[in-house]
Amino acid sequence: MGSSPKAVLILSGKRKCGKDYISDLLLSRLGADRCSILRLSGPLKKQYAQEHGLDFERLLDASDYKEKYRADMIRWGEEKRNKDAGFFCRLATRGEGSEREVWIISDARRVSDIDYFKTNYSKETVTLRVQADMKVRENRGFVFTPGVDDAESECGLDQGVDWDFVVTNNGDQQQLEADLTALLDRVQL
Ligand SMILES: Nc1ncnc2c1ncn2[C@@H]1O[C@H](COP(=O)(O)OP(=O)(O)OP(=O)(O)O)[C@@H](O)[C@H]1O
Repeated sequence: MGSSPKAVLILSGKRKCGKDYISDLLLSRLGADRCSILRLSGPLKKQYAQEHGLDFERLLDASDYKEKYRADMIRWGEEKRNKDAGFFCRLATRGEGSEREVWIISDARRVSDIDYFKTNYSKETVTLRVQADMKVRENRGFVFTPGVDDAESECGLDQGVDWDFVVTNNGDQQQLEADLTALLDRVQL
């Protein structure tokens, strides 16, 4: 698998801002026959499980099993990325769903993720930052967790990226729909 997409939509934003929610809206507008949501975090766990002889399914759920390996998995991921910044982006875009013509990357976390797509798919890439107020995020279940919410993986894109679109997702559905229409108008299909 793995192909030449016509558009790559990259989403980023703080926890519980609505990245998955908006990815699903975009997917239903574009149609699942030609669009897929690709997650960069999936291949990391899969590859880690493969290389360490672990149970991939158990690494995905919120179990003690996952907690046991979390720190080592983060360390291992950093090591891979330091050697090859595009390692996980490449895995994600060669797996299931990569044959479709629009990719929604729903969990960009680092400048190196954005750089990878801008370098390899410069014409196709459109970046989207999702914003929501802290109160709204808290109502959606966000609780600040030290070691997670102040780590690079959650803060790496807070500054320094020139986003193509910034969408506010505080619950105004009409505004959100209008913003997504503007985004999709920009996508050349
Ligand atoms: N505009 C919206 N209207 C109604 N519900 C929403 C909206 N945006 C997000 N939600 C809901 O808020 C919750 C959190 O949203 P979502 O999972 O998309 O956030 P996220 O940014 O992907 O979070 P995480 O970073 O933790 O994966 C979900 O239950 C989602 O359905």
